[in-house]
Amino acid sequence: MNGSHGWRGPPRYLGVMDRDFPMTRAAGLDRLAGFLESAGAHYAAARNTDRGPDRRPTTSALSPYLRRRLLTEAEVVSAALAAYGEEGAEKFVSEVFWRTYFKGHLETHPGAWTGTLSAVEDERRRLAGDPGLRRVYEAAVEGRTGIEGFDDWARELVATGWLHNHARMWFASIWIFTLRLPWPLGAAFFLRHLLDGDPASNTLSWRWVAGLHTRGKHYVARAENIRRYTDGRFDPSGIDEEVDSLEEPMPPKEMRLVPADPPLTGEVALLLHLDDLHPESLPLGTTRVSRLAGLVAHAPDASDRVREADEAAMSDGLTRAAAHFGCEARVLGPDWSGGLPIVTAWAPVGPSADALPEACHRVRRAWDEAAWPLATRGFFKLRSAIPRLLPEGGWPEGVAQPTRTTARFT
Ligand SMILES: Cc1cc2nc3c(=O)[nH]c(=O)nc-3n(C[C@H](O)[C@H](O)[C@H](O)COP(=O)(O)OP(=O)(O)OC[C@H]3O[C@@H](n4cnc5c(N)ncnc54)[C@H](O)[C@@H]3O)c2cc1C
Repeated sequence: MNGSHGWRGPPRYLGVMDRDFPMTRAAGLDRLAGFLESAGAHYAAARNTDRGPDRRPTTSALSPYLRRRLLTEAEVVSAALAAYGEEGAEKFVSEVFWRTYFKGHLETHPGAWTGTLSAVEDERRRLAGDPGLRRVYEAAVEGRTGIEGFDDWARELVATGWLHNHARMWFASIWIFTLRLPWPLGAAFFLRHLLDGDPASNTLSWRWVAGLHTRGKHYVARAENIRRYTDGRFDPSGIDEEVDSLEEPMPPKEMRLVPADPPLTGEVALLLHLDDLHPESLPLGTTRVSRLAGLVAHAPDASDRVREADEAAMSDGLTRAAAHFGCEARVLGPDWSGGLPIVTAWAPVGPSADALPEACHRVRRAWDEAAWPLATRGFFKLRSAIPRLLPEGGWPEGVAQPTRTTARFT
């Protein structure tokens, strides 16, 4: 138990390798291989436990790589299936599909993102004029509320850029229901610091905790649950456990899923962005890529660590693309495409989609094309379709097997 919750010395976890996320595909493949060799076998039983930042996570910690598609969902799922079979990999696979679900859901409910962005602006104005609220907010983001666990997660997030899923749930719940802070400000705090910060998973998870995603079903953090699933590291008191869901007058409207563009042929210019950095497996049909550039659009108010991660990931994507397509990466300027048609991976709702030039030809991966139409309502519809969506007989078309792990996964 932490008595006073004052500053308790320098964080122990800085420099721990498991919270280092070099933003290259090779580093992602190493992490995938390491996970499947160790924690993967115990994933279903251990995944709810957050052992803290100075021990190996019980989960894969692949999210910064999946977020930018340095690794694709298809290959991560295929690797887990090859290592553990359908039954053994079932829990992990369904978690990866939560990501796909949230992406697809936001595509058809873009107002959940734009509404949150404007709510953040409104709430920041309110903070400026309300010293009481501002005091609680500042204590929360600086980790000095006096609530055990919560304060540690706030500091852990800022110091490492990553939090275990259960810690994210507890943190969001305490933020909303105990501290009574506006949830959009909590979502913005996460998006600023998370190395996997994602418009869909982050916004919709905060909405889910608040009881706005599945209306009336909210997530309540309980002291007993925190004690149990932190291996007794935290024993918080003062958490409000008798709370009702939030409500909103106008839930985000469902929109039609915008279709991808039909395949092109001939010579094209390929524009990479931060939502898809595995150009080697993009469905480019019979096109020939002869020009290449990258568009970096960070999350709103992203921290320096997140910006550096974005730049490093883009640099890795462009280096691989240049080698794969046999053309140099150019600086994104007015003439970079040389008048060729510009092709890009589909950018889901978020900063990349907003920043892409109008005239882009946007191609969508088979994974998203199959899954997103099933993501318009709750997760169940997509979850029940997983067996027929899984790649049959091994690696999906166009996805390279991880070289470091080939022997194990084939
Ligand atoms: C309030 C809140 C905010 C969140 N914000 C983000 C975010 O900005 N970006 C993000 O990628 N995830 C977010 N998540 C989901 C989840 O916490 C992380 O994806 C997960 O903790 C990443 O750790 P991992 O890679 O070890 O996951 P694993 O358990 O190893 O799962 C493998 C992959 O599946 C996906 N995944 C797993 N759980 C979830 C989930 N509940 N929702 C969506 N995808 C999931 C991730 O891509 C993850 O890398 C949030 C959850 C909550 C409760």
